[in-house]
Amino acid sequence: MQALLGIDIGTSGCKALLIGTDGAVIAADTATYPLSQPHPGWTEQDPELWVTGARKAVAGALARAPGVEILCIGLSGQMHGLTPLDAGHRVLRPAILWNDQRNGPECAALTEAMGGVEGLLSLTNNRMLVGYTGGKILWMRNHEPDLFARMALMLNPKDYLRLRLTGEVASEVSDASGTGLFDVRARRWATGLIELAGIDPDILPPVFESQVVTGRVSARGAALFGLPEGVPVAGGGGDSVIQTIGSGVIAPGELQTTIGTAGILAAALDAPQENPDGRLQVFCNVAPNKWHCMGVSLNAGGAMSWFRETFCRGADGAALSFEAIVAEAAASPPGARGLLFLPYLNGERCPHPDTEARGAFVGLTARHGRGDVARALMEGVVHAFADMHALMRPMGIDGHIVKASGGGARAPLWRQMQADLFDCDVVTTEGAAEGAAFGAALVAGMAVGVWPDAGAAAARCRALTRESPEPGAVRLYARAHPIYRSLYPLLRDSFAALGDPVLDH
Ligand SMILES: Nc1ncnc2c1ncn2[C@@H]1O[C@H](COP(=O)(O)OP(=O)(O)O)[C@@H](O)[C@H]1O
Ligand SMILES: O=C(CO)[C@@H](O)[C@H](O)COP(=O)(O)O
Repeated sequence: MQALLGIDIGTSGCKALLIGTDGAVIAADTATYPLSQPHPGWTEQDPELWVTGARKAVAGALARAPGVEILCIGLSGQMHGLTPLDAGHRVLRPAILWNDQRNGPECAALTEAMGGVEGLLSLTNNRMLVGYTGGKILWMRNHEPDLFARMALMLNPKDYLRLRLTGEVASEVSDASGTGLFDVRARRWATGLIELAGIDPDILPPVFESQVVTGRVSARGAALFGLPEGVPVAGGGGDSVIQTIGSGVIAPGELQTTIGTAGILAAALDAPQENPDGRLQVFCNVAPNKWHCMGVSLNAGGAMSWFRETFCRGADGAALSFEAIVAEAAASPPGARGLLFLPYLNGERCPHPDTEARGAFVGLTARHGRGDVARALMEGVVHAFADMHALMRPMGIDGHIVKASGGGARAPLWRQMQADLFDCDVVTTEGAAEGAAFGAALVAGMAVGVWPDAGAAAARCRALTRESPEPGAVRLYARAHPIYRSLYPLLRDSFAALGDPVLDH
């Protein structure tokens, strides 16, 4: 049987997914790996974890699909991560990830040097948000000058996997957008900005459109990953962009959400719409001549995982399953008995670009139990989606339907909350829980002509589940959401004050 392979280097693990030329899922597997936090606000991963994770996940998927002929491989991965390499392509330090908060001062200095946010928006249609790769490069220059002097190349996570798989140095337009150094309107490096920032353009990889074949599995890659030598590898895309096509969203009029480690609200654009103040991200889409708008909240599934590991252990010390926690949450009524959660556990990006923001449960009473707290946590993630949606609406970005993806889309309760807060149907498509890997497999199919264009590829996404709004919950959330939105402005200064090292050490 002929198949397309999507490999996604997620934050919590690597997913490998095989689909047929009809778009149906043949097999999938996941291999998890940890994230390290060597200092408060820092998040890092050893790129070798991605390679080991990909080896395991690919082997697992292939074992479930004996005899498949892989026509093409598509790559996806967590965006923005800085993987610095020396001239021999050796990794210089652990990768600095998308949710790392260390480079606020570098982003602020660059923004000032560019004449403020407007200056950056004019060059790239994005501001230099703390998560983006550009600020991480400048942090290395300021804080690790010896390593920085040896940096000959920087790659985002999926492009590091490409290097190990094919030996080729390449990126594509969606991940390049997430460096903050890319002219998203013209789909090429923003050379003026790169020069003004004092970054050597030679450390940046060549950039292709996402559906272009950038190389083939090398003999070394074949031995390492257990894949046939010579299979073409497509550009692919950053996870938060490629999972949009992976849910079948390629044209304006539909919204897409992802509950992975991060929480993403996204839409496809027909043009590089102006990005009013850069709190949203307007990036190149994986489809040629299409763009992508998204808001990214840093803690969605990540908040759920934190809650599970910290507060949900059984008598044997083992963490409860996500299903068990969601069942407890489902026993609490919508609104969690007047309890709200701000999910800013590791700072926030959108709609509040604030490295000092902190999480908060507001409205706790002695009546609340763990199920109420779990429900409030899940609702907080969805309130954050609606908060980002408020930034998109004035840009004319809206939808009559939400397509949900990511690990959190496995939970019917989390989908129902979205239906009730957005007051529209929420659909999941086949492969939604591995949406980025599915999108990568679709793009691989575009690369070798299985589908003539992105529209035909997106049409392969088949709806599996549908949740419709429940009027009582819609009314309740319509009352609760303005209270949620009022809390961050009230607490912002307190969050910053609590970061005082005398208090938090
Ligand atoms: N059955 C489930 N119910 C609720 N949440 C889940 C479930 N399974 C996974 N998750 C959530 O999904 C997250 C992982 O999603 P995933 O899309 O794999 O993330 P990433 O791409 O960041 O690695 C976990 O952090 C967890 O919170
Ligand atoms: O920062 C972003 C996108 O701008 C994140 O979405 C990362 O790309 C990580 O994604 P997940 O691992 O949570 O899927």
